[in-house]
Amino acid sequence: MTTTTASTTTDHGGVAPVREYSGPDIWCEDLVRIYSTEGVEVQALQGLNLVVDPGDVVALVGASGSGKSTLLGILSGLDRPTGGKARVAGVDLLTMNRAQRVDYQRHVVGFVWQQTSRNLLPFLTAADNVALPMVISSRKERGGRVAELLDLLGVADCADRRPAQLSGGQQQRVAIATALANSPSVLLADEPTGELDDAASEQVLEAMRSAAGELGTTVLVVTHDPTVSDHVRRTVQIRDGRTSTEVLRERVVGEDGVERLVAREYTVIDRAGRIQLPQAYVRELGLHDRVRIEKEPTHVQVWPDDQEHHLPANGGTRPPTTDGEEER
Ligand SMILES: Nc1ncnc2c1ncn2[C@@H]1O[C@H](COP(=O)(O)OP(=O)(O)OP(=O)(O)O)[C@@H](O)[C@H]1O
Repeated sequence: MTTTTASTTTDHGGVAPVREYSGPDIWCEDLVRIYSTEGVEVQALQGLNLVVDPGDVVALVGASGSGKSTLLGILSGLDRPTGGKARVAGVDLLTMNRAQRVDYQRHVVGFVWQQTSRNLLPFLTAADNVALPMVISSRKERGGRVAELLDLLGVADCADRRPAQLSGGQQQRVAIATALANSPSVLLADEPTGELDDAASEQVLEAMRSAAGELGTTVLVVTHDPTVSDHVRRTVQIRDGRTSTEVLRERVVGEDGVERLVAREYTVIDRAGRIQLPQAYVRELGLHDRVRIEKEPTHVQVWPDDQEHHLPANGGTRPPTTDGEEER
């Protein structure tokens, strides 16, 4: 197992994780998690695939019960998958022993929870909360790092206050600083703005994005908050325990020389070639039971089963019937 315990100084002066492995920071393949309670089985993850590259900031969205928290529980090392493969920063989550798990949670991943009270110790000041993970890891030169992180999250003026003396947004920003204290490769956040109003959510998300960018930390944030999407390059939708669609945002300069933010939606395709069509398309086109597909030079068309009345507007060929013969 490879762990990340070293660190390096960034331009900003902050300490960034040193990656002693190559490849993605989060890698899940066919991940399955089945809960069994009183003889009833719930398949919370049903063959989930996810790859997140180092330094990427990704929002994970999805309906209640779709499996978001289950995935985060596994990635944080608190829970074990029933099947499949999962690696974070090169660490195999399925083969970790107890000691390795403790090391993993101290150095490889940092977490921020929704409940502000769960993230910070109430009797310590903000500065002491941020210092605590470094004390536990016997890390030296803590003072400078604490000040740097609080500054990076925009809460330097809160250093000497206890959590009860901070607003909810300030508490979450101190919580992010605490989660980043030991220079984890990956920051996991479960609904970090769930208890905040819009303005505070905005500030927390922006602070998290910029701090992670400065430090080179990979971020996976689970959220119901639609404004989160404005702060991340990539949004992954999870449906029925699988990643289904993704939205990628990038800045593109148009022919008029004006820079625009372009969002493109993608559907995830797994190794077996399976895709999940967006529910709105399925509904609107009345797709059910089976569909016909037709390969074009650059793309694939999907047709409802009954195509008699829906020949392509461009006069293209009718898709083949299921036995491969052209209809006359
Ligand atoms: N400990 C558990 N025991 C049994 N079933 C569970 C357990 N934890 C989660 N589940 C079930 O697994 C499925 C996925 O739950 P999960 O909490 O991961 O969803 P979620 O997307 O995070 O939902 P929410 O947005 O409401 O937090 C649900 O059907 C849930 O009822």
